[in-house]
Amino acid sequence: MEPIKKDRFIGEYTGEVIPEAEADCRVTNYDSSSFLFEINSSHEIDSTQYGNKTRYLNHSKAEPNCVSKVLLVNGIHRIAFRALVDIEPGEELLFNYGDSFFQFEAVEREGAAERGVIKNNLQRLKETLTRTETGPTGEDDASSDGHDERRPEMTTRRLSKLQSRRKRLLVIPDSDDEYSDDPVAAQLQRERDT
Ligand SMILES: C[S@@+](CC[C@H](N)C(=O)[O-])C[C@H]1O[C@@H](n2cnc3c(N)ncnc32)[C@H](O)[C@@H]1O
Repeated sequence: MEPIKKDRFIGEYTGEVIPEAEADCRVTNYDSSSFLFEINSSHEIDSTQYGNKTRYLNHSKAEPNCVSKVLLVNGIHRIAFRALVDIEPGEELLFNYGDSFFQFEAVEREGAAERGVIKNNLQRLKETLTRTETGPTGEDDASSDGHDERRPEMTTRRLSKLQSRRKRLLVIPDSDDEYSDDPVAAQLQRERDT
């Protein structure tokens, strides 16, 4: 084991790249753990059967030490993890799944509050779901959360869809952005070329 320096590339989230409809179908058969990671509005990466160690990265909102980033590399969306801080050998790698991930889990499971989900967040989510049930869902309103990391966020459109679905890892990148000059994208490209 070796330390990881801040900003260093950690790895790529790999797995089966499947269309959203297939993900919708699979997710109903999966148990509580979700290894689906949305890469754009039409496809997801499923690392349930095929993947690498990045599938074991757990969630932390308060103290993530790495971050996921959806990169457009030569026209293909790929997910890279990068260190947010210096990481010592033996430290658990944690990234922020996004608020919606565990909120949806909470909606599905009784007793979610006991697992640490804040009750008023749950209430807000339920209200949002009720609104999307009764009204038009509108267009995808994905936007940057103001952070440079461009951590994808749940969209209104996804909320309505997720009423019949289980949780996913982060969703909807800013798909028009090209990151080919990003050092992490360059690293991914080098890995693909070798
Ligand atoms: C991508 S998997 C992460 C690896 C998983 N913990 C495992 O051992 O296979 C995502 C699942 O891990 C669990 N998980 C991740 N972070 C968690 C956390 N902070 N608290 C509780 N469960 C968590 C949830 O069950 C979630 O669906």
